[in-house]
Amino acid sequence: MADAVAESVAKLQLDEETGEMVSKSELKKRMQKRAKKAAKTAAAASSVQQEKANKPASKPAKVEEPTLDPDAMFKLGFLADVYKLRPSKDVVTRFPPEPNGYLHLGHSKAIAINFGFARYHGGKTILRFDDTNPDAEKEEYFIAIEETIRWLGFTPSKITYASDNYQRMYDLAEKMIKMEKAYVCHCNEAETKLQRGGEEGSSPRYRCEHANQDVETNLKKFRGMRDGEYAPQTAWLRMKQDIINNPNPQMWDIAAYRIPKDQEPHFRTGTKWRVYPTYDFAHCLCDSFEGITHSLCTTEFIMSRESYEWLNELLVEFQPMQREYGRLNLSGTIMSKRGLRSLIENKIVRGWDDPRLYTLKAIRRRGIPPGALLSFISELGVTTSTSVIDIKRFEQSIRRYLERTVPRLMVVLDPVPVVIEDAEEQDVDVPFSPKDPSMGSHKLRLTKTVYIDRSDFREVDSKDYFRLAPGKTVGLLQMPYPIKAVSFTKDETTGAVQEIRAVFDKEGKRPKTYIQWVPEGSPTAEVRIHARLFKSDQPASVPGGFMNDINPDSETIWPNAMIETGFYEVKRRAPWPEAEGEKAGEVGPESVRFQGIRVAYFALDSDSTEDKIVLNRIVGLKEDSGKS
Ligand SMILES: Nc1ncnc2c1ncn2[C@@H]1O[C@H](COP(=O)(O)OP(=O)(O)OP(=O)(O)O)[C@@H](O)[C@H]1O
Ligand SMILES: NC(=O)CC[C@H](N)C(=O)O
Repeated sequence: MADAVAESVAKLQLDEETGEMVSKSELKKRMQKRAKKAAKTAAAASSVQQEKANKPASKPAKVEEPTLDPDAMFKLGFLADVYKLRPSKDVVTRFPPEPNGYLHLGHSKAIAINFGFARYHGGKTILRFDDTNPDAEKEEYFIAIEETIRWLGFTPSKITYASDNYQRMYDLAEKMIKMEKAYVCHCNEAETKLQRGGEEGSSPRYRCEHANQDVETNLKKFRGMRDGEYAPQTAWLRMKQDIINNPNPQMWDIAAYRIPKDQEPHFRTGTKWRVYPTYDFAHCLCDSFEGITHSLCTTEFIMSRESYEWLNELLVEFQPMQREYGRLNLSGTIMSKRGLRSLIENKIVRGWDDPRLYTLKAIRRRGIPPGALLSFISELGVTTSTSVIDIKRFEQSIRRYLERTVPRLMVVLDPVPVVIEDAEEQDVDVPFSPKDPSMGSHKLRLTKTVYIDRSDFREVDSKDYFRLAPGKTVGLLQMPYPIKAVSFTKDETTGAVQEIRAVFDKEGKRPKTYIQWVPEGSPTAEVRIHARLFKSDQPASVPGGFMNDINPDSETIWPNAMIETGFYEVKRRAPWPEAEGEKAGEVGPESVRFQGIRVAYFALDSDSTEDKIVLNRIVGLKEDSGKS
């Protein structure tokens, strides 16, 4: 019997509009009815509109989307063209984060591009920490960044630090001075701005008198900077480029070395250095030292390409090639480090890994599989345009991935007991997936008392309602027969339904709807359902800033949810799905993922303990209406 039950249940489909599990024919009927209704509404409008309205309504409920070739972005388009420009046999790329905060969703694109490009061409990728600003860098960020890259399934061929090269870079700076291509300047910000054409950029550009200092003076001053003879920000080394004639501001005698304001000890070099190279000086040189063939970065560095090439040609032999791709931004949230920090400090969220944020730590804790993230990036493709993606599109992509890869279980958020008076207890074997037998199965005990969700029962029936109500029949997933409610009791003080009594409806017609349930004795869980943290699509543009745009209902907690014991088998067999970055032994609680039938996709939260299950909703089964 269990097989027959499983088979019939396997055929049930989710009605995305009502959240009900119904048979294929029932779903078809409903779709047709809705199509007719939509057509009628459209008919009331103009005939042109009618034609449009008919089309989407008559489409089937679900369209199977083709799986994308994960290497597509390297085979065609921008990245294929970049390779053609320099078809090296030994590709070497680098991912160069500043260790001044946690990585966010945008960085997963940079990681996928840099590591993926090298992997596709049989090369290697270096993880280089761009640690040239000790005032902002912390050890915890170095550790978290490396962990995130490994979680995404990539292995750096080497881990390097810009700071490994401080001496070498310092020596090259002296060489530059000797070549009369750098000078120590004492101008402040306002003076420098004037030299660069003033506020509007419209007055003639000029060089300050420091540019005329001789080599000896510059060397003496630069060594003085190194030896602490100058207070922070009173002297800086400038490249002698082409401030007068070159229209590119990156060539207007930009900074090569500076004395940082706070003089914080460096995480790796301590107090050894008082002067630090700028990004513009360090990045291109480190790329050359490490033999980077393709230095891939985002389009805000397009102008920097000229100074990158100018400096490398001047000072070093090996010439890497820089090319720029479009950033990935997400609308409806914020990703800037300062913004995230203020959300945490103001206790709007629990921390950097709060599942409502889009740091990669948070995305991980929320349960989004690394493979889903990479497949999302791959779907977007890579061009030179910035992609501003809506959260809904992101979630849709994650949902599609989970649909294919995680097991199914029954979860009840707000349980209410139903006593099935004529039930006999027995065990059935239930498959984890209706489509993929390789996911295996688990035992489910059919008990006399079961728990269903409070929202699946109505005290008063109505014609357009298909779940449980007095005298009404509903299917319980996996149960041999549908049940019919016969009576119910209510709590005298709260008025809430306390217990429902039912009997098997063995003679009646096949029920229109099936609902989920859990057996008596099932473990309880705290379920956290998160909705968007911000109300608008552009929180940063809201008058007064994003703090005025916080959605007060971004978290709903169901403290007494129940889950069937198959959960323990799902937990034992995690990660779901099995993926490179989550190999056994390296898995966290978030790799325990499943679909709560009719409810949502869930993952185990890191607040869970041996005695307490805490679940996060990864994404809903259908598009979020915006409500929690
Ligand atoms: N939104 C994004 N989309 C794609 N790539 C990004 C994005 N943000 C950063 N990157 C890339 O990731 C790499 C490492 O980034 P790094 O931490 O230095 O960036 P950042 O620009 O300081 O990031 P943040 O947005 O946190 O300020 C760089 O090559 C950078 O261009
Ligand atoms: N060239 C790059 O990729 C830039 C990396 C650098 N850490 C930055 O964002 O400032």
